[in-house]
Amino acid sequence: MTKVALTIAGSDSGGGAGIQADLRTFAFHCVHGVSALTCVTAQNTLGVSAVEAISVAMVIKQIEAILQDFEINAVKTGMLLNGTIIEAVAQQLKQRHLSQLVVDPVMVSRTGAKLLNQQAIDSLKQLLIPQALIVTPNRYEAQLLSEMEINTIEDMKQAANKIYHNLRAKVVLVKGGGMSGSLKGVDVWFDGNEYELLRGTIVDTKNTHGTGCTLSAAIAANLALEKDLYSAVQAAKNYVTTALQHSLNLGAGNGPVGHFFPLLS
Ligand SMILES: Nc1ncnc2c1ncn2[C@@H]1O[C@H](COP(=O)(O)OP(=O)(O)OP(=O)(O)O)[C@@H](O)[C@H]1O
Ligand SMILES: Cc1ncc(CO)c(N)n1
Repeated sequence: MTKVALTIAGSDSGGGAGIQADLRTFAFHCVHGVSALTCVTAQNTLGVSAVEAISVAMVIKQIEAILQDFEINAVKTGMLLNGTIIEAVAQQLKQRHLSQLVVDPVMVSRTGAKLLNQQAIDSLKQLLIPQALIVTPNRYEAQLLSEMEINTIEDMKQAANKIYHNLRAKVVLVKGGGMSGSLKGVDVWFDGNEYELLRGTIVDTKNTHGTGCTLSAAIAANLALEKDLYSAVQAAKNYVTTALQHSLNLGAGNGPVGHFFPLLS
């Protein structure tokens, strides 16, 4: 039986991140992707030049239409833009008991651009992250969520511990794409008992746009395929590393990671 994964996220007009990356990642896992769009960004490899929200009523309608008709095997959330949308999404997910939930707390891009307004951060912390099976902040998001600076692996572990205890996600994965030197690409997993370091091969490329979306979508796809959470994260990490190794040198800025590798050999 074909598995179905839902992404609740924003559109990236440049096609590297957001809903475009999520649907592409689902497809390359042979998982059918369904989507609820939260906002539209005018964006390319150089950055985001404009953002417009989808109305909350329309976000809810999309989720309702999907849930009325499909059995959903896993869900990921990405860019949610504002507190009203976050509240509506959190309420929908809670009502429907969608527990295979990956929350990518998109707040700050790796280039430092703010992707979520301040008021929304509280809703994300209070309403959405506590429902997550796993939350996947990047370095800057982890700093915001843990209220501490992150420069070392020990800091990543401490931040994961704080986020776990304060926000009650079942697993916290602090991503290392924003770290420097040999720490780039090392992710820290904390499940309340154990810390695990996921060390990918460091890929020397500027074309890293969409790594975070691709990782969380690949975790959701692997959960939909009935992998346990740790195996899903390991498989997703391998997928992102390979996508970085095949990243596309498009645009003048940070080009997108490449998903076509299964078709290239
Ligand atoms: N140059 C790299 N080499 C190897 N792995 C990397 C590299 N850059 C990022 N990663 C990995 O990509 C995944 C996404 O992490 P990252 O910190 O880049 O997320 P993000 O900032 O949310 O991404 P985005 O750029 O989409 O906002 C993590 O597993 C991270 O370790
Ligand atoms: C739409 C969208 N979602 C997520 C990100 C984070 O990479 C982005 N740049 N754009």
